[in-house]
Amino acid sequence: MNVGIKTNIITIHDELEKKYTVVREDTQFIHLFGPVNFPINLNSKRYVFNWYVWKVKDYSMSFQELLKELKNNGADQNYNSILTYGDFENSHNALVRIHSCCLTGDVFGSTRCDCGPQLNHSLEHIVNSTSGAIVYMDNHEGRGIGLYAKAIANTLQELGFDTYEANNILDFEDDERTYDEAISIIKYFRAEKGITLLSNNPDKLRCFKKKGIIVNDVIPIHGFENEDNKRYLNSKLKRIANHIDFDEEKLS
Ligand SMILES: Nc1nc2c(ncn2[C@@H]2O[C@H](COP(=O)(O)OP(=O)(O)OP(=O)(O)O)[C@@H](O)[C@H]2O)c(=O)[nH]1
Repeated sequence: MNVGIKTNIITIHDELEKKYTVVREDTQFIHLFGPVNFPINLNSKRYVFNWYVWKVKDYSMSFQELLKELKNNGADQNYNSILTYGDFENSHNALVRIHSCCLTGDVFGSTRCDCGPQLNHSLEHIVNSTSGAIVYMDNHEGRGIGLYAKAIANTLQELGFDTYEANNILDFEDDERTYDEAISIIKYFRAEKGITLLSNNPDKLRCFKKKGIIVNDVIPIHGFENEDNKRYLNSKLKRIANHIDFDEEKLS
């Protein structure tokens, strides 16, 4: 990529580099690029978000080095995104959805899960509020088992196993996701300011609290139940009920 072209005094490279930030987090480095102006169409209305893309690495690098790395293997990597709305950095409260990548549900509209409608509802909540963000975790696909393994797990479900059993048969944990990266990015934008979490998942709430972020409220985000996702939703509810009392967690 030739980004060294001169436009008067400032080079295009300099302009791009201004949007590149490396944030140190203990022994790790968040390589963040943005904001990118990001208009979306939601229910036939146009809303403008800011899109940032980021990757956590255990080393720092210059923008020039990053460009080289992207050219060599950028397409084979996972990169997470945060879409912010309103004055996300400064608002008193902000709605936050950590959304785990689901190619099949979010993009293809699969009815085997409720991921696509959950993403949509979260966007609706955010644009109806003053500020918020979707943290889209690309490396969470299939609750962290990846797309290929998810296809195999889906096939096991056809044979009668539930989503968690299918993961276990493939030697994965019930849920392989961690939320540290997602929470670090929220912390970068909002420091210690409180948020309202859009989720039904007590693990997410627990992780926010552990990282010292005040959760002012939790709004459950539901998709819809149908013949295809009934078992998926039921096993999810059962697991949540077995692991923790969400309401108690909310109040503590
Ligand atoms: N392993 C596996 N993952 C799936 C399956 N169907 C959807 N997923 C993934 O499940 C993830 C979403 O997790 P959920 O448990 O539905 O929801 P959650 O994020 O924990 O909780 P909420 O915040 O309430 O949405 C996405 O990464 C999907 O790709 C499946 O059949 N097997």
